Amino acid sequence: MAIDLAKELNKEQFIAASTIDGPLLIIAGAGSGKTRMITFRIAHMLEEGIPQSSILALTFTNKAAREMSDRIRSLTGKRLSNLTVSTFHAFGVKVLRKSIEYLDYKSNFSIYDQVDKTALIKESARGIGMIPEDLDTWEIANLFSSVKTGREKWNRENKLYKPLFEEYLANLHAYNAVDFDDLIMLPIRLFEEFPEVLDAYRRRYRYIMVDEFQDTSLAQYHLMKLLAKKERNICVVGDDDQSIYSWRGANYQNIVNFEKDFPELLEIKLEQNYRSTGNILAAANQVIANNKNRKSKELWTGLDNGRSIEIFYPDDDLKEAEFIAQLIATLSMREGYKYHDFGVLVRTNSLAATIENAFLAENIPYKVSGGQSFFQRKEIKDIIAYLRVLSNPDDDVNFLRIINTPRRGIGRVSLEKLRELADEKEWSLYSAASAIRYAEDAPVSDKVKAALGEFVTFIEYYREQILTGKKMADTTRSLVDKVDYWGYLIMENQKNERAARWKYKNIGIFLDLFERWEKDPDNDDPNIYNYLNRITLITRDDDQEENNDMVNLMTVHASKGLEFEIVFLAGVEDTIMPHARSLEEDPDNIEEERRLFYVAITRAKQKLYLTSCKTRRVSREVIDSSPSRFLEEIPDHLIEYHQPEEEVESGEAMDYFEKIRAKLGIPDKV
Ligand SMILES: Nc1ncnc2c1ncn2[C@@H]1O[C@H](COP(=O)(O)OP(=O)(O)OP(=O)(O)O)[C@@H](O)[C@H]1O
Ligand SMILES: [Mg+2]
Repeated sequence: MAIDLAKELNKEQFIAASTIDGPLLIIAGAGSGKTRMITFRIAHMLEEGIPQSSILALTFTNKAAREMSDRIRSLTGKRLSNLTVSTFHAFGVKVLRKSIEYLDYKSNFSIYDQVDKTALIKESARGIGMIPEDLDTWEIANLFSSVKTGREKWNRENKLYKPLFEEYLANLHAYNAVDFDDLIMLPIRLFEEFPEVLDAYRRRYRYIMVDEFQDTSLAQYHLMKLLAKKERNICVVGDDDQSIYSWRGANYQNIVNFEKDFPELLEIKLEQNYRSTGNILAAANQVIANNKNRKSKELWTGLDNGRSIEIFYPDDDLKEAEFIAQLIATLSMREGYKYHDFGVLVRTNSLAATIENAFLAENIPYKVSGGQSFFQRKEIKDIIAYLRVLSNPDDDVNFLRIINTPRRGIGRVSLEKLRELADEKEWSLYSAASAIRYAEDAPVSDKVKAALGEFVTFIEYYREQILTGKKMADTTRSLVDKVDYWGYLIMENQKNERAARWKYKNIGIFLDLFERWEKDPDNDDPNIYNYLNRITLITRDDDQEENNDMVNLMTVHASKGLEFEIVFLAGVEDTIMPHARSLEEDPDNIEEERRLFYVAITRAKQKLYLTSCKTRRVSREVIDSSPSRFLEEIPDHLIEYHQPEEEVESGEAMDYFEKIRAKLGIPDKV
């Protein structure tokens, strides 16, 4: 069925979606249909006969990428086996899987996440005689990332870590592993050093689109530009007012760069907001106008003014959480809202716990984005580490993770001996273990030698099984059994069987997911490498069940691009939002905090509730809290206040908060 672009889109959106050649820049405010326009644009291109394989669409999260593909699939009714809609990182993996051999890696490379990375930093520190326990490896991991992506240079303060960095790089390469930064930086290197490779990719991806362009890092921009420079069919969409990742190198400077690099571009403005009612939009417009550093733009909406924005001042964070939970319960009962119509947003993860508690107390189903990912749990990472070693035995970090998990009686000293042998011969630990098996003069005791031998035989056996790509989940199930992971869990949890059972159940869930992926008819190439890539890039937002009727509790950062009928923003207090950090440092930071506030309020379609506590517990202490300065930037006439003064004026003993509850018809808690 043909898509009627002119009917589905407004005039500006239509121009943007139907102009498929040449560079296009669309900087437009929240809810103006940028993401929707891109999906229509791609569907339209496919209808015009452009092959799927020529299109590359890059977005910010896996979730957004998935939603976009689903949308295009339903618009076109086509199976999308050759269309690339992904995050920058997933795209990097795709390129590297195919072409990393040019850069002297093997194509079965491992991808290290932050946890693996810190483990490798420790390992590298040991290697050059630094004491790992003295290092803040998390901090150092961030420094390495900044250096790698060119955000930071070696200077007098940080150069202390330069030898460690070099050791880290050497190890990473020796283990045939890459870190997240490499997923962007190595494709750049590949393209710059091998023009013929770049040429091939340019011929393939002739049409490129980038959503959330304002949060593209300098390195990502560079990669994108390399690909687009020749054909120049590149469409970027974003909103400078929603740039909220400058701390990790995202830089809306890129908008300026884009204008410089593609001077012939067509710029299109989208000014109609389809998401929010008039009052919410007016508040958003007013607030963001206080930022100096921005392209000026004003959104309008065809929708009614809608209801006022309500601000509440609960006594403390417990009351705040209780209030949110009870109001959600009431609204869903009386006004027919579904749980998934509610978005509850917080500035930092630490604020979510109290609210979760209140949801539990009220029996409100909810899901949290921004917590620990299922795939980051220790028990899951252990099993993944086995899969990684099976697919890439040179991966020393994962070798070390599993060599004694479960216990095999191979101690620190034996591992050091193994390390020495490996270093001397320039082998991986696994190769060293494998050689020791038959060695006459093994540097370890006979007992350890036997244990290592058994381990290597075990890995060899399962490696063969898993590489066939048949029944991989079954193979993994048998592996879990064989190493007696259950026995290990019981031991590790000090005979707390409940905890052990819970973890074991997680592994069951993991295996079921694996099997489902393996058997998915849409899955063209179910092999272990593809599986590992996929789960390494999964972030906490992706592994939750979709389409369930649950309240969405998340950080403002995680809410980017989403929308909800009703939004609660909790903790709208100075030192939380704006964050304390931003109040001291560079004045630009307050603008970033304001953008964050803008992102939060523009998620709301019909109704916005803001809460600001009078006191708040911060690590067991109760501190006074004051309302966020941003609240004053919302014009009074848009707001219905539930002022703390009310209780004083009325002269009644009843807490103002109780009155609000009475007014809303929320029953007292028994
Ligand atoms: N022309 C249109 N007709 C009807 N609805 C539209 C139109 N354009 C956008 N919408 C609706 O407006 C809402 C916002 O659209 P979308 O999420 O694409 O905006 P956005 O600009 O990407 O927002 P954000 O900046 O928050 O990412 C969606 O519910 C979308 O379906
Ligand atoms: Mg969007």
